[in-house]
Amino acid sequence: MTDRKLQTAVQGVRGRLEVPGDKSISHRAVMLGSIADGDTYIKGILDSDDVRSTLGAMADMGVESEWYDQDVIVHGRPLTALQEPSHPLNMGNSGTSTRLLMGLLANQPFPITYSGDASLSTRPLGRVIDPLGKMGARYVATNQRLPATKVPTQGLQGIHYRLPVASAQVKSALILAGLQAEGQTVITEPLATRDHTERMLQQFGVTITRDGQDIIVNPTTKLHATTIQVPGDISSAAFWLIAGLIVPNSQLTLTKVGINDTRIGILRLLQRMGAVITMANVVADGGEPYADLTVTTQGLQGIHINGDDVPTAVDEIPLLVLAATQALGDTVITGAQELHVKETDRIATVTTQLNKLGANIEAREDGFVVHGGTPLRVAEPTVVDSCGDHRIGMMLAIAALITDGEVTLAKAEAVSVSYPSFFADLERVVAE
Ligand SMILES: O=C(O)C1=C[C@@H](OP(=O)(O)O)[C@@H](O)[C@H](O)C1
Ligand SMILES: C=C(OP(=O)(O)O)C(=O)O
Repeated sequence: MTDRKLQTAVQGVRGRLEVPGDKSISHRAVMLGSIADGDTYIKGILDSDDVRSTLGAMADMGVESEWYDQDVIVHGRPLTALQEPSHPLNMGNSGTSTRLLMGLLANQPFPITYSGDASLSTRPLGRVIDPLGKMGARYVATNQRLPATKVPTQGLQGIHYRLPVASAQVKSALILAGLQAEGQTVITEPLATRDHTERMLQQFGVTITRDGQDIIVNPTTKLHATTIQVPGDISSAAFWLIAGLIVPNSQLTLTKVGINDTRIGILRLLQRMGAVITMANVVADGGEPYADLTVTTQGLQGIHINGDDVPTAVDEIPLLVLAATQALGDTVITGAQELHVKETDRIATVTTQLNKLGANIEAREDGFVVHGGTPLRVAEPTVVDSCGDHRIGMMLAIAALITDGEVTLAKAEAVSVSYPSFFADLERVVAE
């Protein structure tokens, strides 16, 4: 467990950063490359604990891959040629690895056990176990939590399923199982969630169609190996966007950041708060679109955020709460109950940890009331805690930049789940 003294009351954040590759896209590239008919080149893959969990699980089933600097080559093999793992697949801290693999591997003829760390072992799996069960897959899991074991069954059948929660992980698990099922699978999303699985399947030669809120999957397991260019992770860029907005005298450019419409809710919400973030050098050439984003210090105003706004900004809500502490007026966030079941209960951890720095946030069952215009300061040296949640740790490090006083972050190592070079990048942009 690493305690880290945070930089506080800094004079500005300035410069250019190329944030690491997108975590969601990196997981999917490893999974789809693993079952494609040749070598898949994953350029700019995120090298982090979570992506290593996915790579490790595929290696445990016989898929070989090699690192070349920031790229990985995955030597694909047919789904039918995966080997029975000799031990439980270790999912570490990664919800995405767990839920997507439970769909991808739902039709394997051997048992597979999944395990994870203490945080992941509290997160709900019923959302994938139930619909996969309707397709004919059987998972044994006490209380629908890890550890979970897939028991071999006789094939999968397509289903029509309406997602009870807007979740890209559940949608993706069902798409990946649907590819191996008999008959069509139709998944209805209550609200659009990130569509990286659908887009990437297209790059591997498989077409998934969308009709309104329905996603239609026709069975095929023929994936053609390809090259995937992973853009920068907007969820990582978001830390710098918020820093650039709230730290006085700042100007930051984040290069080659993914701007998929289903991920840029943070940009739309910041715009509603009055921020102007400029976009340049847009590339949209068939894969995932990306662009350079520039931000400068700006005044913000409080807004109302409701459930419709949440899915495309779900991992950025902790940062929006921080931004809202500095806005004019109150910000009310509703419909964000999914935050209870992330790496921590993020409604609780955001509220307790930011309030230690002088924020005035009320936790609500499905969100927050954030009272704006609250200068952050501590009267005595204060320890804030990531609680083992990477996004909470990084958000607190950004909050410290505008805090008067001495602040230490407990369990700072959590950042390596999605952004191992976060503190190195922080040092690069803090003005001397
Ligand atoms: O599909 C994905 O890659 C993800 C989906 C989201 O989770 P849910 O599907 O649980 O909303 C998000 O919070 C997570 O960080 C990554
Ligand atoms: C919720 C997250 O990831 P996962 O669900 O993959 O653990 C996240 O990265 O914020």
